[in-house]
Amino acid sequence: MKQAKDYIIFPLDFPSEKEAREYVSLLSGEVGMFKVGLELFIQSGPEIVRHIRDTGGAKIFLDLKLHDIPATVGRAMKRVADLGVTFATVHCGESRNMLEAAVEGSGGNVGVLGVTVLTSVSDQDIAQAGFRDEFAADMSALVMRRAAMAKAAGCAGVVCSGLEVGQIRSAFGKDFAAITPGIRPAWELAEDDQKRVTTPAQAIQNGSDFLVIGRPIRDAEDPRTAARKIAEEIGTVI
Ligand SMILES: O=c1ccn([C@@H]2O[C@H](COP(=O)(O)O)[C@@H](O)[C@H]2O)c(=O)[nH]1
Repeated sequence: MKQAKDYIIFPLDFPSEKEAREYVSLLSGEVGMFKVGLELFIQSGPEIVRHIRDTGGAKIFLDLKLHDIPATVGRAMKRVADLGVTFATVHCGESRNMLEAAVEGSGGNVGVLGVTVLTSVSDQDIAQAGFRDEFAADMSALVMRRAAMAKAAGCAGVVCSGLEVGQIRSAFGKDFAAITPGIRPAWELAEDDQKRVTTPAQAIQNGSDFLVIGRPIRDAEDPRTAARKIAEEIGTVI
């Protein structure tokens, strides 16, 4: 049965493999999955993925947010599939073909997640980027359009904010995963680059399957205690 801690994905946003390994060993019993993103993958490459996989068998989310022509994305996803990760990301972008190529490249061995609209993007950013009409007035319309594209392409789910996850859940059902970054506990509401944020409890109540929570844990005085406090909050709503 899924426990409260299993909802937490901790991003290993570190500049060195040494620090990443330290946090893997510190938080292995406190979170459900580790996320490897661009910073660490550029520094350490697939080695860190193998390390996490082989020490304690923790699940891995490889968050490289691929975005390229379909042939290139499909080929890259084949290499990702060799790494034995649970989830990997591709931007939904503008083309369903790219998402289909990612799913095909995964060979069914990786859950391909479409990134709808980054949680650091605000309504104002969308308007400034030239989106008009329904998208500029309502970010969730763009998130839903992209989620529908990901679903049609055969993706396992999407990355979206906790504010849109209820709509995703209603439209696509419980078998389409919704992973939500932009999580800020009420006790850690520092202003930063995240624009569409929810608390852990709000995101779970809205229907999130997993919460990506980085800085509130990483930068806490005691990261393990912070992770436990978040798991406790999740435990009150599951
Ligand atoms: O829309 C997105 C997609 C990915 N992320 C990633 O999640 C973490 C969030 O870290 P915090 O420190 O909790 O802000 C980070 O690795 C991002 O690359 C996202 O934030 N939003």
